[in-house]
Amino acid sequence: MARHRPQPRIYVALDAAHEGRVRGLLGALDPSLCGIKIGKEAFTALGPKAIEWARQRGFPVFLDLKFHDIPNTVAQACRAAADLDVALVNVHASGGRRMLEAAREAIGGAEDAPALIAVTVLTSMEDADLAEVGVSDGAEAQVERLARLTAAAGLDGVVCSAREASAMRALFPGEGGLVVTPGVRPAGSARDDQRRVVTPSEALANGATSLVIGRPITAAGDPGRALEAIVAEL
Ligand SMILES: O=c1ccn([C@@H]2O[C@H](COP(=O)(O)O)[C@@H](O)[C@H]2O)c(=O)[nH]1
Repeated sequence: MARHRPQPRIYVALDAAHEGRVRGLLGALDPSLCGIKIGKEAFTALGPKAIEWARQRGFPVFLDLKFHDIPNTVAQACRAAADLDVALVNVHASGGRRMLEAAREAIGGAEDAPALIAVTVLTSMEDADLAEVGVSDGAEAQVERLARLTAAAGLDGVVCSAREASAMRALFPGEGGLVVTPGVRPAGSARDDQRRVVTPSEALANGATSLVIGRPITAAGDPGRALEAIVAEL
């Protein structure tokens, strides 16, 4: 683990490809309640401008590009991401130890450096999906295996389902340790393509340090209200 920027309790996943939609959502959300996650859809369509718009409104930004490539390529991508002045960057733990170490070295450990975390098993995957790609002992075991590798490489934490969060907090303890959990669904909301889902309050109770929530907020008639309702539940 290294020194890094503080993290918000909620990152809203701003998955959109059009400037008007992105700016509209940014305007509807309260920066005192959340950070913004810019992922593949918004970044591919709009580039670093999307990060800049969020930062101008006062949101900490999680650049969720899940780098997964040879060590040199991932290190250079991490350097470029750090230059965008974001709070959080991620890679895929399945890229292996040397790739994780290269990412760690590239990001460094300055106080204003982004935190660096690794995706273990996507929250859209359940045990049957993992079996199809050759992982026969289930999500929990695979998350644990990849998280240990991530910790050994000195990263600040992991992305996983909040179902696995308490075991992850033991590997990434204290203020600096990060357990970032997508697949969060308020009771009664649609699961969509997610599989290992948990409610917001259960996620925090299990030890998640930041929740990633997209469609339950962004697809609501009033995204600002939907965010406030989730915060009130916590
Ligand atoms: O394991 C993972 C890693 C990343 N994500 C991302 O989080 C959001 C979730 O959006 P919802 O609309 O709340 O489902 C999305 O941007 C994913 O790319 C994830 O879901 N699971």
